[in-house]
Amino acid sequence: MIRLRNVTKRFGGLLAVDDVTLDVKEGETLVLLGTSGCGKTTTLKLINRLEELTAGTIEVAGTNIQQQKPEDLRRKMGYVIQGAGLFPHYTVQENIAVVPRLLHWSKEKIDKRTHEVLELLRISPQQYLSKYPHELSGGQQQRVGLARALISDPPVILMDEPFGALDPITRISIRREFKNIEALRHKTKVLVTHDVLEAFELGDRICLMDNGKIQQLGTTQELVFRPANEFVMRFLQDHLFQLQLQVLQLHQLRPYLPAVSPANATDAIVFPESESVLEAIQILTATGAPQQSLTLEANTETPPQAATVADLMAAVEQLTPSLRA
Ligand SMILES: Nc1ncnc2c1ncn2[C@@H]1O[C@H](COP(=O)(O)OP(=O)(O)OP(=O)(O)O)[C@@H](O)[C@H]1O
Repeated sequence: MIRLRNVTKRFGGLLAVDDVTLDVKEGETLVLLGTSGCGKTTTLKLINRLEELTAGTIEVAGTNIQQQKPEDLRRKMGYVIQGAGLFPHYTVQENIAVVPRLLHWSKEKIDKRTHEVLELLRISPQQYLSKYPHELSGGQQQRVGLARALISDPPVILMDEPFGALDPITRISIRREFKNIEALRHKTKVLVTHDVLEAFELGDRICLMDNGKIQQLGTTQELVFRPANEFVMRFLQDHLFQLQLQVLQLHQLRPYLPAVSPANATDAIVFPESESVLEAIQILTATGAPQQSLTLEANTETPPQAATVADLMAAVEQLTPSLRA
């Protein structure tokens, strides 16, 4: 969907993006992760031509972006930035309608689509449409920013620290909501963050950068279990154990878990097999009963299986050597 080939950006003598080659696949979330100043934001802005390339090429949906007018290109891409970037003197309704007006939509079409998008994001249109940004909480502003990016239903969404201005608690809950928004699920998303846990929660693949260069580009499991170099190891080390549990899904532990005994099958919490191991452990731990077991739902080949927190941890230990190989 998006192809970057040998992309380079210089600001005077500074090489901000250094020979970056990557593909963003249709429907995936690619996270650009890295320390401050490593070139994440510049890479994102090159995609919608808020910055212009020094060298290299970028294609979006098969067309070289240099062959399109920046305004035309940007209309096909939602752009969500830290602090939502809402116009302070526009109401929520006016903020959301900026792009549709540029596209010369009729008033009826703008109203209909505004209501649809706000409902998708669980913002009450009656309550919020006439409010100004300063009358909203940070989380509400962020949702309005997302509504503005989604209104014209663009196939690509670019996000630069979209949750960066929120307090840690709101940030976690908005992130959860964000993952479950159906309207976003099939869009191609590029997200910039410096927050490791956020990157691994939201990304299908992660592009870890340093000094304008890609240090590793891979799935979350590849980065955690097969770091490409010292830099990647050092970058992840503070969170490594949590990340390992977060990127593993329950079905990967099947070979190491006991089958469920019919006597225990009724009172245990049933988990889907795509659930993250970390999430399962957190929920089990929250029950306060150390012996509480979960039931992992059956699939076509395997009967239901049972596990306590201790069983899950033992299974993770048995599984991980094969992931590192
Ligand atoms: N318009 C500009 N003019 C000159 N230098 C710039 C410009 N924009 C970015 N830079 C420099 O390019 C480098 C990369 O910046 P960029 O904003 O892409 O980093 P980043 O990884 O997104 O960092 P952060 O997380 O702090 O936003 C930095 O050294 C920055 O100072």
